[in-house]
Parts: sequence; C-alpha cells; structure tokens
Amino acid sequence: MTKNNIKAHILGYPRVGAKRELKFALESFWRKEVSSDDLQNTAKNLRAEHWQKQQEAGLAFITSNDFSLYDHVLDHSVLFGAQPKRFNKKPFGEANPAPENAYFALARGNLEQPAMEMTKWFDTNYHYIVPELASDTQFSINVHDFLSQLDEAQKISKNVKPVLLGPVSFLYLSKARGINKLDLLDGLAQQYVYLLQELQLRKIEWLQVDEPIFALDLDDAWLKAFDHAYSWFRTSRPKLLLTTYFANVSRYQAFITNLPVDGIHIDLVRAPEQLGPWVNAIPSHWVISAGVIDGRNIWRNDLDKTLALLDPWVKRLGDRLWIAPSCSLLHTPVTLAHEVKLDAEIKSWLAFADEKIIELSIIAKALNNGVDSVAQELAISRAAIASRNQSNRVHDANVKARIAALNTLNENRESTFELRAKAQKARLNLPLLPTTTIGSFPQTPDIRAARAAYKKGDISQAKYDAEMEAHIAYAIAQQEEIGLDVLVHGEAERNDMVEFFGEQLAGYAFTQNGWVQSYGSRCVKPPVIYGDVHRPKAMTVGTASFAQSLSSRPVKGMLTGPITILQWSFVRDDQPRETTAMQLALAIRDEVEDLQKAGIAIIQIDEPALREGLPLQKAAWAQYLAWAVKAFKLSASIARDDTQIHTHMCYAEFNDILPAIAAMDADVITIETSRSAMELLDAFGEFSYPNDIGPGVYDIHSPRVPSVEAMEKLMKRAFDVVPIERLWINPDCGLKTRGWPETKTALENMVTVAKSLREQLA
Ligand SMILES: Nc1nc2c(c(=O)[nH]1)N[C@@H](CNc1ccc(C(=O)N[C@@H](CCC(=O)N[C@@H](CCC(=O)N[C@@H](CCC(=O)O)C(=O)O)C(=O)O)C(=O)O)cc1)CN2
Ligand code: MET
Ligand SMILES: [Zn+2]
Repeated sequence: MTKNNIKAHILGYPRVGAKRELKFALESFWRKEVSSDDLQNTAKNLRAEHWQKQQEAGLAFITSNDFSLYDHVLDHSVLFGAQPKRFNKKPFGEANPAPENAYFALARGNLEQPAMEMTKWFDTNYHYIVPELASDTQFSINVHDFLSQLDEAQKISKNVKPVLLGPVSFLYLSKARGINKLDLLDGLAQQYVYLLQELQLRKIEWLQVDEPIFALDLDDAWLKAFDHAYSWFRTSRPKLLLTTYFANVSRYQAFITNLPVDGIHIDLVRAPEQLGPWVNAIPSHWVISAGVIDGRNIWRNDLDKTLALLDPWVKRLGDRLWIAPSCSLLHTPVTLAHEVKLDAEIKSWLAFADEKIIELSIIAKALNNGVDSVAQELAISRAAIASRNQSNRVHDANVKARIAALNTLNENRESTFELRAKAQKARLNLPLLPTTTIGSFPQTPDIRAARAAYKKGDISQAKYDAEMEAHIAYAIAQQEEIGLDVLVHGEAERNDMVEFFGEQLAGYAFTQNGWVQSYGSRCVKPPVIYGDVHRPKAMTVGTASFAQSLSSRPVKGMLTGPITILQWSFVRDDQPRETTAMQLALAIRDEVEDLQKAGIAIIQIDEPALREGLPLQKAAWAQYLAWAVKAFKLSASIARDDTQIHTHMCYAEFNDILPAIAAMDADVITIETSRSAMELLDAFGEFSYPNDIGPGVYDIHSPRVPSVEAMEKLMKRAFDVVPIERLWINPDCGLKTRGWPETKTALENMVTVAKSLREQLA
C-alpha cells in the first residue's frame, strides 16, 4: 500500500482555557489586581499549551494568531490601524496606563467613550466587535503583536500556519456610516500585502485566510471585491488557504476557482455534498482542506462515516487532500478531561476540542497508513457510536407520541390581541406607559458564591434555597422602592437562562467545565441535548409564586423560549432541529400552564436567539421561521386571554424578520433598541407592528447611568411610530452583568421618565 501524506490541521483553538484561565486573568486585570505582565503571561502560557496539544497529536501545522485577549475581529481593527478616531484622546485620570488599556477601551468603553458595537458572529453565540470605519479611515498596519505571536509559535515548531481574517470579510462585517465600504478596499488590501511579505520573510509556507462571508448571499459588488482585493495578492507571498465555513459555498465555485489562492477549506459537516463538486472544480495545484469534524457541536465523530466520505477522493487528490474540523474550535469547550461528574456512557459519545484534535490525527493515520494502523482507535469509536445509536436513554415513547399528535393542539391563542388586551387590562389595571425590566438583576458575587458552595456540597439544598429567596426578596423590595409597575423575581437562582432549564429537563446532560466564549471574558456552558426532551416537573412555579407573594404588583413569570433553548444548547445531530424545537416547545407549554394555574398573570417567554437561528442563506429563511414561530406559539397558546404573554429579543438585527416576530403574537415584546438610537423602532412603525412594544431605552452593557433626558428623548421618538397606549418603558436587556448601585439609579431615572411623560400626556 502506498503511503499518503495527508495533512491534518485545525482552523483555530478555543482561547478561554480549560478552566477559564483567560477569563479570570482578564477580570483580575480589569480590577487592577494583576499587572499587564501577569495577563500577558497567562495568555502566552495558554498559546503554548494549545500549540503543544496540536504538536503532540501530530498535526501537520500548529495554527497561530488564532488567539485574542478579547476578540479576533477587534484585533484585526487594531492590526490594520483602524481604531475609531474617537478613542484617540488619552482618557483623563490614567496617569500611567498599561498598554492593554487602550485595546480594552475599544471593546468595553471608557469614561469618555462608549464601547465599539458588538454583534453575533454569523449564526453562532460568539459576539465580535464590529469594525467602525469612516470616510477618513486610513489603514496602516501595526505588525508588532501579530509577529510576536508568530515568533512564539515558530520557536515551538517550524511548521506554523498563521490565520488572518480576509480583507473582504473584514470589510463586509464592519460598519461604515455614510460611505461605501468598498471604497476602502484598496487601502486595506495593500496593508495585507505588506503583511504577506513579512510572512514570506519568515518562511511561512501557508497562510490561512478566512473568508467566512462566502456562507452568505453575496451580490456582484461583493464578489467583484474579492477579485479586486485578491489581485493585490499576486506577489511573492506564502501559499493561501482560502477558508470558508458554516455553509455550502459551491454556488461560488466558478468564481472562487479564479482567485489567486492555493487551496480552499470547505465545511463538510454542514454540507458534505459539496466535496465531490469541489474536487472536480479546483485547479490542479490547489489543495482541499476537508472540514470533516464538527466544530460547532460536541458529538464524537463517526470515523467510519468520515473515512467513507473521503475514500472516493483520496487517490485522486493524494497529498492535496487535507483534513480539519469544519470551522474554528472556538465554538466548542476545551476538554472532556475535567468532566468527572458526567455520566460515563454519555461522556463516551462526546468530543470537545482536545478530543477532536485526537480524532483528526486518527483519521489522518487511517488515510496515510491504512485503517489497520488505527484498528484499536477505530474499534473504540465504533463502540461509542453504536452505544449512542442504540441507547434507550435517547428515545422516549411518550415524547414521540406527543410530537406525533401535535396537530391536535391549537397553536393560536383563543382570542385576537384586541380582545386579550381588554381582558388583561381588566385584570392588571396598569398605568399608561408601564415600566418593567427584562428579568435578571445583578448576579452578585454573593449569589455566585452561594451556588458554587451548593454545587460543591458545602451548603445544603435548604440553605441554598433560603439564600436565593433572600436575594429574590431583596430584588422585589428594590423594585417597589424604585416604583416599577411590573416586577420580576430577578433570576438569582439561574446560572444561565438556558443552562438552568437544561438542568431540569429530561433528555439533557450538563457539564462542569464545558465553557464556550460568548464575548470577551463572558462564557456560557451550553447544556447537551442527547435525547427526547420533556419536563418531569414544574421548573419555576415555586420561585414565581414566592416572588408574587411578596408584592401586590404583578411579578412576571420568567421562561426561556424553545428556540433560544435550542440555539444555546448543544443539540442532537440524529434528528432535525425542528423536532427538538417542538419537544422543547411542549416542555415550556407545560410550564406556562402550571404558572397560569398558580395565578401568575404575566409570563415572559424570552426568545433572544430567534434571529441567531436564522439560516445564513435567505432561501432557507421561510422554512426556519415557520417552525420557529410555531414552536413559540405552541408554548404560549395555552395562556388564557387574561394571561399576558411577553417575549424579549436582543443582540440582533430584527428588521428583516418583523413579519415573523409579529406572527408570534406575543401580547408584549420588549426589545433592544437603544444602541441604534431606536432605528429599529422605525421599522416596527413602518411595518405597523400590531401588539404592545417596550423599546429598550438604555443599553445595559455599560455601567454608565443613562440620563432622564436621554431616555425621555428616546421615548418621544417612539411616540412618533407606535401608538402611546401600546408602549412600555424598559431597559434593553437583563441586568445580570451589572452592579446594584448603577442599576438602581438607572431604573429610578427610567421611572422618572415614565412619570414625567404621563404628566405631560395627561
Ligand atoms: N447561554 C446564553 N447565551 C447568551 C446569553 C445568555 O445569557 N446566555 N446572553 C448573550 C451573551 N451574554 C452573556 C452575558 C453574560 C454571560 C455571563 O455572565 N456568563 C458568566 C457565567 C454564567 C454562569 O454560568 N454562572 C454560573 C457559574 C459561575 C462561576 O463562574 N462560578 C465560579 C465560582 C463563583 C465565582 O466566584 O464567580 C466557579 O464555578 O468557579 C453560576 O452563576 O452558577 C461568566 O462568564 O462569568 C454570558 C453571556 C447572548 N448569548
Ligand atoms: C439575553 S436575553 C436575557 C433575558 C433574561 N430574562 C434576562 O433578563 O437576563
Ligand atoms: Zn436580552
């Protein structure tokens, strides 16, 4: 048998650390508890560890420049000298600032400047810092940090493949007010050329250039931009691996194969069918990097299936075949090694980043040296796959029966919004412009410490419950003092709005350390849906009833909606997402029913991730929106007319899915609007959104306290587009990341606005 030399590599490794070392270093640095050197050492050690793992697994390259202290897109803004000019002024009060402060100010704001905008990275729960460009942006490369990380890598290995976000995706993902972004393209591409030359000098053989926007619907102008930008790259430079992910990109094949690059990476987890067409289309000197390991999910790879997918092409491509995960491993947790509590059988079905790297090396060995060389590894993998396929813990006949009978349930509320609104008014008797908040109040160190102690077994369930009740009572008392109209219990008892429900639903497993970066130092621990989901018992009724018992004002019952739970969990890959969504919808429906029976008059079903789940390609939107809206409606339609259903959305562009949002038919939607100065609301107005709306009047991501004047101005803008009787006043999102002092002042100001507007309108 001839030996191949198929290369295995990764597109990027998670940065946060197996025990969130980076998070803790960052937060200590921000609190000024550790120095800049300490922070940089932590970062350096993490990078060294990540490279060592790749090296030990025998990958052909170690991948460098995938690390970031906050966000890699922000790093590109800095690399190309495109920091917004508004940050040029040295903030006062910083006598001798650490060099990192200027960088973090971009991401987090400072005393004088609000932070740069943040938004979702494609259809993931990762948030990037949006490049902020203007007509006077002059790109000017600043290679120091990039090259110093490259040097670190080159000390460890001579086979280093750095990563860059490509110029066209960088520009596409940026925002540039008042100009055509494409006018900036030449200036940017020229800076890339400079960097390519530096890499050439350092004898870099391959550069990975990520152009993830190929996953989207691109118009001609953007396709031309590729031609244009890449024509700058016909110089002496490393070979370029054009990297795509998250979708089938073969519709751009004729176009892409004319670009002056040396290979392409394609996502074969989302779109395995694109392999053959690509092999047939590429120029004879190109490599194909086959993204065969799921970078977006945590299931163990079915190695036999992967080998079967690649097998027909191995001979044809020979060494021009590379293998890799589908996308960067940024979206998966680091390692299963510290999961000591996870059920052993379920654990055997999983692979986090480190395990995925091992899988990659097994596949490479099988392809290069024959399957016999990894017979034992393949046998173990096969056994795990068989155990998952056959496990009776995955399938639940009752759940399947309920799903089969879905069409016997009415997904619509009993009456129209108009009639419901009357019944709700009679029951709730709220003032004009009711004030409320989105659900969470500050997750104080006390709350976190109590939960950590409880999880370790240091305090009893009873003690933990009593502590949580004390926090809830505190939140209620604060809200009464502030004078809010519709209260919340504050979510003290929730580690996270999705994980909390995952922990109580059957069909779910959860991890101890399965952290994934969401933004900056903030992480989430998505729970794992491995089987049919149902709700064994009520999840929030005790807490909701307790909170309501403390006040004569309505306290909202607080639930996370089926689509958001789906989107922020690791989901099974053995049934359609739609089916899992319907199972979740029924579980939430059961909870709505129980809350209603317990006398809770207002129930909020959050769907902040509805937009995130939208397919990247428009052709698939309608189908997704149909089942997503149906799932929400199924969970809500058990509510009587006089039970008011709220929903909440944030972190996204909603303009293009307004009809779907309206079709959800929530009685009230509270929605993030303040960062875009209510531009969104204009769209709601134009579309004549039919039900009640609470446009967020202040951004909760910053500790700045919003002024009465600013919030009043925003509400008055809202008056122009939505009838006053249908408006609510609330912040943009939950307050869990804030502290109590600024929260209290901000909400007091907000209530002042409501009172003053009511007087003005009286
Ligand atoms: N799943 C999800 N996705 C989302 C959001 C969301 O709320 N949930 N919101 C948007 C993103 N925003 C986010 C906002 C905040 C955090 C966040 O605060 N995360 C926390 C972790 C939250 C958590 O799970 N907390 C646990 C564990 C806390 C912890 O770290 N405990 C320590 C001990 C206690 C301590 O000293 O802090 C430990 O175990 O070591 C708890 O409360 O129980 C963090 O990074 O710090 C994440 C995302 C969009 N995507
Ligand atoms: C990311 S949306 C958050 C909604 C949730 N009810 C909260 O207030 O935290
Ligand atoms: Zn929110």
